[in-house]
Amino acid sequence: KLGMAYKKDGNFGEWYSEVVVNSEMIEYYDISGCYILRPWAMEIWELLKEFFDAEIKKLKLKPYYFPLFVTENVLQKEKDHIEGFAPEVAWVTKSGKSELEAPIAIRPTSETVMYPYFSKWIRSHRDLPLRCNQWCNVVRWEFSNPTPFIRSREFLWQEGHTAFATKEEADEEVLQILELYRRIYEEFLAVPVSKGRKSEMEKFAGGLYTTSVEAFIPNTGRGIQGATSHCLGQNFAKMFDITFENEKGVREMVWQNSWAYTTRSIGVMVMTHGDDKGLVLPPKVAPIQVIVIAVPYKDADTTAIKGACESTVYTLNQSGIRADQDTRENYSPGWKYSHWEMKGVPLRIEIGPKDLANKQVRIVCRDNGAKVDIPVTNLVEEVKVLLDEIQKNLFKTAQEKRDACVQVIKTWDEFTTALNNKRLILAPWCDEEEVEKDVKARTKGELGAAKTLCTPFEQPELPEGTLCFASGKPAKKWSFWGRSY
Ligand SMILES: O=C1CCCN[C@@H]1CCCn1cnc2cc(F)c(F)cc2c1=O
Ligand SMILES: [Mg+2]
Repeated sequence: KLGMAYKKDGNFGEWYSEVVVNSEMIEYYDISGCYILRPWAMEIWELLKEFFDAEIKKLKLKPYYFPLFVTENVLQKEKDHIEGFAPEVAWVTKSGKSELEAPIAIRPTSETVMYPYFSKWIRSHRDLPLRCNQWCNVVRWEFSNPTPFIRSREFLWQEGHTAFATKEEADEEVLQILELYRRIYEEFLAVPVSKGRKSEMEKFAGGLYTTSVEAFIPNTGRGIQGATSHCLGQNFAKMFDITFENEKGVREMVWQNSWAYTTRSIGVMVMTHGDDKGLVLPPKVAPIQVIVIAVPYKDADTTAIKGACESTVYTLNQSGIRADQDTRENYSPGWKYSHWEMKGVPLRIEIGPKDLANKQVRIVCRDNGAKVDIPVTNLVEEVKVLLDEIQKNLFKTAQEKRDACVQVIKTWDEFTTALNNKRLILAPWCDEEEVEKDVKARTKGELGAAKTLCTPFEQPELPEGTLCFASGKPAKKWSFWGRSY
């Protein structure tokens, strides 16, 4: 089947589901909330992993792999850490026909799996910093509407877990990792994000503070957490007795961080750039950046055209560009154009008899449909320029769209109006948790309540006497508010 049944500005949920399936990223699975990730998705995941792994290696992270399973008593080590999450934990209760003595949980995150061993491995300040990263899957049996990449019961992520002798070192690393997450979104996925700090209510309860990169989906008017980097303080050190003997021989608790990004990042990219012809891939993460398609003519020299396609692909691949060709005889050029547009390939190169005669190729850009004829002699240079332009244009367009959704408000009425207009709200807030809870209560409803998304590090001027939009008390900061995923 060719073409899309749904429009992005129509039924967004149906449009999104159609895009991820028709672009061959996702296959639906017969367990709700679980999805098959096909090569078109996994190759993007692997390109992001390649960048992130290289960067954290520079920060001296070491690769680990911890078990998928965690015992009940270890998982429940600290009540307040996971009590709120208990309904999401998946348990193994039997093997074959026999019941297990005690149920075993499937990891929803790995703090409780790892930290008993951090306690064993860390004795002296010489054992610090400990820097552990693992790439794995986690399971959280969520019940709210499952969405491929965005909210699934199993997802892939990397989770970093580090331990330092001082708070200063931990604080510094939290922000170094957050910057890598910003780069993943802005430089690779071409998705604009805001760096900020979560409120006390929204932060990771087990930690000291949480920072995040927040994205926004204009079509639904919802914010979405892109990635998160927590400073855990010494809370887990206390829980798991992770201490070290410092230079003076005094025993101290370590300072820890934990941070993650997940396959959700792919879904955010799809939602941001996709259009009514399907997926639109930023070149930096496109598994195929250029697809070459022969345009044979009835009496034309098809052998020469095929040869030209071969050499075009070869030349591009030799210069580090991910190029391929669609040589399937049983499909027309027109069918192939639609197919590779659906898959979001940034550039299409058409080669027909005329192009051959003129020693040129016809290049079509996926993002804006522009067509250019390029002499074969400077093909590589032109393709590189076009790919770079597409990457920049996708980010610029997404940033302008996101910025157009931001609404600065000062009163409750303005807040509710902006919320109903699917805006990303920037509001002066007294920073009181009671008020945050009150806003949630007052905005409860079909579409979900409004919440704080983050307090952006970049704070606009807060004039003396500015009042909180919800409580009327003196405002202390500007925060992003909105409905979210
Ligand atoms: O967000 C991160 C970064 C990577 C390591 N973990 C932290 C905090 C995860 C917070 N969280 C999030 N979700 C959870 C779901 C559960 F079922 C559960 F038992 C525990 C949790 C849970 O601790
Ligand atoms: Mg959750």
